[in-house]
Amino acid sequence: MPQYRDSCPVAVQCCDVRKHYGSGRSKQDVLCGLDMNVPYGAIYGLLGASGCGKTTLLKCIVGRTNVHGGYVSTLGRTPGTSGHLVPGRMVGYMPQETALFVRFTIGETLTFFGRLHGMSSDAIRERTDFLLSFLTLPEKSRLIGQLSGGQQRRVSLAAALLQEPELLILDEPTVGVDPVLREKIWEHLLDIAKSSLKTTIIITTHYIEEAALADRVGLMRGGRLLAEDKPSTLMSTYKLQNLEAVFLHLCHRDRLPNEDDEELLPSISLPSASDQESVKVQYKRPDSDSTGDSVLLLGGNKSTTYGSLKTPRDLTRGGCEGRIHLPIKTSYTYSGYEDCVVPGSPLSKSRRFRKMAMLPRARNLYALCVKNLTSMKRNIPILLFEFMVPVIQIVLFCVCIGREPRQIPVSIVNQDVDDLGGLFIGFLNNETMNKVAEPVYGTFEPSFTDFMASGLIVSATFFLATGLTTLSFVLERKEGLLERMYVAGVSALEIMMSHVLTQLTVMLGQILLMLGIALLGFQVGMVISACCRSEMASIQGTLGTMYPALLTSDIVFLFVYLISSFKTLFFFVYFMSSIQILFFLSYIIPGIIWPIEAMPNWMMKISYFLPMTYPTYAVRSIMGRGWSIQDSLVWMSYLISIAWIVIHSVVAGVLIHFQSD
Ligand SMILES: Nc1ncnc2c1ncn2[C@@H]1O[C@H](COP(=O)(O)OP(=O)(O)OP(=O)(O)O)[C@@H](O)[C@H]1O
Repeated sequence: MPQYRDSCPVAVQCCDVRKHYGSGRSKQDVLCGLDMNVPYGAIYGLLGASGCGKTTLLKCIVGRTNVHGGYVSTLGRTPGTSGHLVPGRMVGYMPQETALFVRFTIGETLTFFGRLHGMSSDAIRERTDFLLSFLTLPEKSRLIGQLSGGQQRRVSLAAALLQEPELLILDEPTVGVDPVLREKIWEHLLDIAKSSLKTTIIITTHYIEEAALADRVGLMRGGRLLAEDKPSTLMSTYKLQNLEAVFLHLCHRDRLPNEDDEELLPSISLPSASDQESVKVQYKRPDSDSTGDSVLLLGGNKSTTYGSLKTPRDLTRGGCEGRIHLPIKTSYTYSGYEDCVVPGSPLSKSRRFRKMAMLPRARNLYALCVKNLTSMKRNIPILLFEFMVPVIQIVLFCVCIGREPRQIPVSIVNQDVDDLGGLFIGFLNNETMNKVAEPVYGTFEPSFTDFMASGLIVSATFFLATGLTTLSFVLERKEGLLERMYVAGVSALEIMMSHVLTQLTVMLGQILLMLGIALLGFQVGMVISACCRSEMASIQGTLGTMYPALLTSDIVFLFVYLISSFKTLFFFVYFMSSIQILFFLSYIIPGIIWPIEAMPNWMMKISYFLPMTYPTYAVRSIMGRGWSIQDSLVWMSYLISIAWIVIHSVVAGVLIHFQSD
C-alpha cells in the first residue's frame, strides 16, 4: 500500500490555489484561492459553469501547468516533481477533446499508450480486449477516423482506463454519449472506485444530476469552490431537492470579490508582519450575528490558518502589511481532514529544472518512433510527396544548370572605318560556321553542376522535413494529442528526438534517391568520381559526411517547437511564407549557389557558423576530392552540426517549458 494512504486520506488536495493566464493588463485570474479535497477511492464530481476554471484546475492536478500560489498535492506529492509518476502512469487522463490519432486503428492507439506506460504486450492485449467488450467498441482493426463521435469518445475513455491508474481524471467524458452508455460508464466508474483497486476519480460534467452519483461534489464558480461535500449533505444542508437547485442557490448567494462587499467584509489593519508572525483576528459572519476569533500565521508568500477561518484571500497579494479583507463568503466551507499532513509544496524552481533536464527514456522513444512511422505509413500521399519533391528538384537542377550551351545568338561589334569587317560578317551564315575543336572539359574542378549538386542535396531534404514535421506538430497540438502524451509522462525532449530519428530515416532514403538520379540519370561528375573511388576511406567519408548533412535538419525542431506552441494553422502558413528569408540563409550565405570566398570577410565568418555551410563543403570535398573523416573540414562539419543540435535542443526545451502554460 502506498505510503500516502497512511499519512493522508486525501488523494488530491489543493490549498489556496491561484493561477492566472497572461500578465499585465491582459492578466486573467482563473483560480482564485481554491481549496479542494478529494478523498482516496472517491468519485469526485466537479461542477461549474463553462469557463469557471475546471480544466485549468485539472491541469494543475496532473502537473501540466504550474500554480502561481498555494499548493497542489496529487497522490501524496507535488505533481511534476522528479520521480513522481504524475504526470505518468499513475494518472489516466481523458481530455475534453477526443485527442486521438484519426489514422490509427483502435488497437494501435491503445498499444501506443500502453507502451508509454511500460505495459507488456500481453497486458496491453488483455486490457484492450476487456475495454473493447466493456465499452462496446467495434473490432480493434477499425480506424479511429471511421468511428462515430460517440465511439471515438469511448476509445478516448479506454485510453485513459488502459493502465488501471490510481487516479482517473475525466474532463466531460459523457458529452455526446447516449443515456444508456452514460449509465454504463457511471456503473464502471463506481465499480473501479469501490473495487480493490480503489481508483480515485475526478470527473467534470455539465450534467449536474449525473454528479449526484458521485461520493463528493465540488461546486465551482469564478475560480473557487463555493461548496464541497456529499451530494446528500449539500441537499439537506440547503433543504433543496436536487443538486442543480443547490448550485443555483449558492451562485445567487455568492458574489465575486470586489463587487459591493465593503460593509460585509470586515477589514483589519495589521502592523508590519514578518515571516511566521502570528496575528489574532476577530471576525463576524455576514449572514448571522455569530462572532469568533482565529489566529493566522503569516508568512512572506504563504499563510496558514488555525481555527475555522481560512486564509485571507488578499494576504499574498498585498503582502503582510496593511488592510486585509477576510474572505467571509468562503470562510465556512469546512475542508475537513484537519489532521492530514500533506507532503506537498509549491513547485520550486529547482524542481522545475530537474523535470526539464530529465533524460529521454528508451521505452517512450520506441513508442513515439513507432507512432511516427505508423503515421507516415498511413499517409502515403504525404510520403510520396516527401520523396517526389527532392527528385523533382534534382531533375530540374540537372536539366537546367551546368549543361553545354546550345543555340546561342551571337553578334559582333565591329569598329573598322571601311567596314570591311561588316562586309566579311555579311557573308557569314549558319553554313559558313563550323566547329573547329571539341569543347574542353575539366579545366575547372569541380564543375558548376558539381559545385551546386552537393548543396542542393543537403538543403532539399532539410526544407521538406521542416515543413512536414511542423505541420504534424501543429495538428497534434491542436487536437489535444500533445497534451495527452505529456500527461502520459512523455517529455518534450522525447517527442523532439523521436521526430529526429524518424525523419533521419526518411532523409537517408531521399539522399540516396537524389544521388542515384544524379549518377544514373545525369552522370554528375562528382558523384561518379565518388562512386568509382575504391579506397575504403573515401566510401566511409562519403557516408559519414551525409550524417552531418542529415543532422543539420535539427534546426527544424527549433521552428517546430516555436510554431507548435501556437495553436492555429495561421502560424504554419506564416512560417511557410518566411521561407523566402530561409532561402537566403540556406542557399546563398552557406555558399551553395556561390562560393563563400567571394563574400566580404565578415559575411564569410558568419557563414561558417551556419548549420549548412560546413556539411555542404564537406560533402563537396569528399565527393570531388576524395577527402575522408581524417580531414579537418570533414570533422569540423560534425562538430558544427552537433553544436547546432545542442543549441537548438536547449533553446527549444526552454521555450516549450515556459510556454506550456
Ligand atoms: N492557455 C490559456 N491561455 C489563456 N487563457 C486561458 C487558457 N486556458 C484557459 N483560459 C481561460 O481561462 C478560463 C477558464 O478556462 P477553463 O478551460 O479552465 O474553463 P472550464 O471551466 O474548463 O470551461 P469549459 O467547461 O467550457 O471547458 C477561460 O476564461 C479561458 O478562456
